[in-house]
Amino acid sequence: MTFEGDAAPASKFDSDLYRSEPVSFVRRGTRLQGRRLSAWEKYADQFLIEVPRHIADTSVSKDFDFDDAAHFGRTAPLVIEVGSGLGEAMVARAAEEPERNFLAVEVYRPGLAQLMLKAGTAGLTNVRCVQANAPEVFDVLDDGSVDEVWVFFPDPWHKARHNKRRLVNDAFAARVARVLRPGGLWRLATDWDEYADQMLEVLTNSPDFENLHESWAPRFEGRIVTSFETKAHKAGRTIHDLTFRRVEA
Ligand SMILES: C[S@@+](CC[C@H](N)C(=O)[O-])C[C@H]1O[C@@H](n2cnc3c(N)ncnc32)[C@H](O)[C@@H]1O
Repeated sequence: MTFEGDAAPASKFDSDLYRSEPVSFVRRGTRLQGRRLSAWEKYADQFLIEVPRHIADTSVSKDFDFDDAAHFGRTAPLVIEVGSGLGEAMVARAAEEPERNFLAVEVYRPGLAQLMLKAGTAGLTNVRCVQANAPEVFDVLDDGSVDEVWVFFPDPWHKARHNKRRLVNDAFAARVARVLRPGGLWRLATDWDEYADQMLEVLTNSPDFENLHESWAPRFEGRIVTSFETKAHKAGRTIHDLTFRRVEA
């Protein structure tokens, strides 16, 4: 999986549609082939949560009632990973923590197919995924209904004119704050120094969060080395982790 930080939005359709709030992703290939196509056909009923759309195929209708007990078939602490990529981190952690529910939010269809293939092969029952724009998913979650949120290696949008497309900003922090239970954790990681600074600033300035560390967090042991991180290491980039806790309202 590659990401070109210089890439412009894939289509005028996307940028028109989300004019009021730029989306943090580019539309990449949605076609499934081979093992990923078979995985989708085999596992979508088990793992994929279908959501009603309002306009685009990555949107979520505002009146959708996300009922995690119904989707997972049980009530358990919920971990959400935004931009789960190929699902490496989520599947690994879900296997180690069967007592928690794990929801992957990702727009990249082949990535979700790969996640379902891994989760299905491992026989996991505590994983679900949704193909949708993360801020819109957060908007249909109940207040305080989430135990932990992960954002690992969000698209960097490193050109100044694209910075506004970054996922982690004040508006997204407010969304995370609303859905996280008091004491719940928001874990982040990035290989882009300047985005790391932005994350630290956004969360430090938010009255809803407190940093568990002086500034950068030690590497989260649940964050396994993904293929994406391996590329960052090869390119000589430093990885910054952050862990913030939702304070009592
Ligand atoms: C650079 S990749 C990192 C993937 C993975 N977290 C990892 O560490 O390997 C960022 C991912 O975030 C997804 N993404 C970006 N913005 C998103 C959004 N608003 N909603 C859902 N997924 C998003 C992209 O499709 C992409 O797969």
